[in-house]
Amino acid sequence: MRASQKDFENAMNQVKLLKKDPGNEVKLKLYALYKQATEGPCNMPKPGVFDLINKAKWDAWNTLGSLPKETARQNYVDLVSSLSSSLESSSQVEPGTDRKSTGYETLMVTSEDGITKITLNRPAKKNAINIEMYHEIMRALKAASKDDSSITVLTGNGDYYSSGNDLTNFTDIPPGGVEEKAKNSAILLREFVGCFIDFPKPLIAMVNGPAVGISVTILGLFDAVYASDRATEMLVFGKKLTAGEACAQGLVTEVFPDSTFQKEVWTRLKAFAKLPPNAMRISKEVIRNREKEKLHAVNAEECSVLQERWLSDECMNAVMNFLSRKSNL
Ligand SMILES: CCCC/C=C/CC(=O)SCCNC(=O)CCNC(=O)[C@H](O)C(C)(C)COP(=O)(O)OP(=O)(O)OC[C@H]1O[C@@H](n2cnc3c(N)ncnc32)[C@H](O)[C@@H]1OP(=O)(O)O
Repeated sequence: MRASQKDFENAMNQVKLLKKDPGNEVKLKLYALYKQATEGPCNMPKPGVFDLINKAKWDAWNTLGSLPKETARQNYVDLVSSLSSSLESSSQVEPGTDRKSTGYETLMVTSEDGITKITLNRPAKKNAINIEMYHEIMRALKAASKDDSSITVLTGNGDYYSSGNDLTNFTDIPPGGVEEKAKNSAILLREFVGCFIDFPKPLIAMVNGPAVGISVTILGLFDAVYASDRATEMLVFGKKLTAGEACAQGLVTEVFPDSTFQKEVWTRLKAFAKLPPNAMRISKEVIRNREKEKLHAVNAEECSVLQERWLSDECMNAVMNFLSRKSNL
């Protein structure tokens, strides 16, 4: 969902309430996004070289080129949201305690010690990904790509990492019927996977429990995948794979006993977050750029195949079986 004018105004007010100075670099970004969102592309004459402050502001605004006003508004709101989570309550939070961002219904997003943590937060539904969660994950990833954290972590709240696509997504049929539903789902999935392909910073999955479907298939797009030995993963043929087996297949980087999983992984993450952020980002760019085009092409092809498969009897029966299983008991 795009940020509304009201969201934008709220974000402007939030900036005034920040308790800690976010630093010049971030202030310039905010200034530039504000100007772009309200006035459009920079067409002011460039200030002279000795007018340092105005030149820095002009440069920041001018760098945004022809970025549409709506996108600038959204980026401004996302940036303020990430700042609020990392700075707003710094005086009230005990050291070591996560600072939580607001504005998400299905996620918890925190930012601390150079690490943005995105937690899937529908534990009663085993963190099944409903339509709102797809959109919120994309929004959180976009915000994380621009915030001042060095690395981003995705994990799940509760006993599951994620049970994959929320199967009730398939029951909300639009006026255009199941064909339109399948088409919209393919567009959403393509955009969703695209966000993982394009994510510019080191992205780490903390697979805290079982993972199913889409939550497994995107693991290959992470830079590291740490799994608790409680994590079983269902792949093709409905076969369950243990975290150890997934590690042997190269899908998981390292497996930890569940009893020490959090402690051991966070020790590693904190060490990663101290590495030079620009070097990490550039390394990822160099590695990923060579395969990005191919990944997007494969993503497009898979989504088009899925669009057809979702209309098959096999798929519809599987969804109906799951949704009606309680009444079968
Ligand atoms: C739009 C883009 C589409 C992209 C497509 C992606 C492909 C996929 O991801 S396919 C994978 C879909 N996922 C599944 O098939 C898993 C379905 N769930 C299960 O098999 C089981 O729930 C479980 C093995 C994950 C857990 O079983 P358990 O007995 O321990 O718990 P439950 O009582 O079944 O679950 C608790 C609660 O959560 C609801 N729930 C769990 N998973 C889903 C889900 N994927 N979709 C919707 N709802 C889910 C379950 O119905 C229960 O809810 P209630 O307590 O309200 O009954």
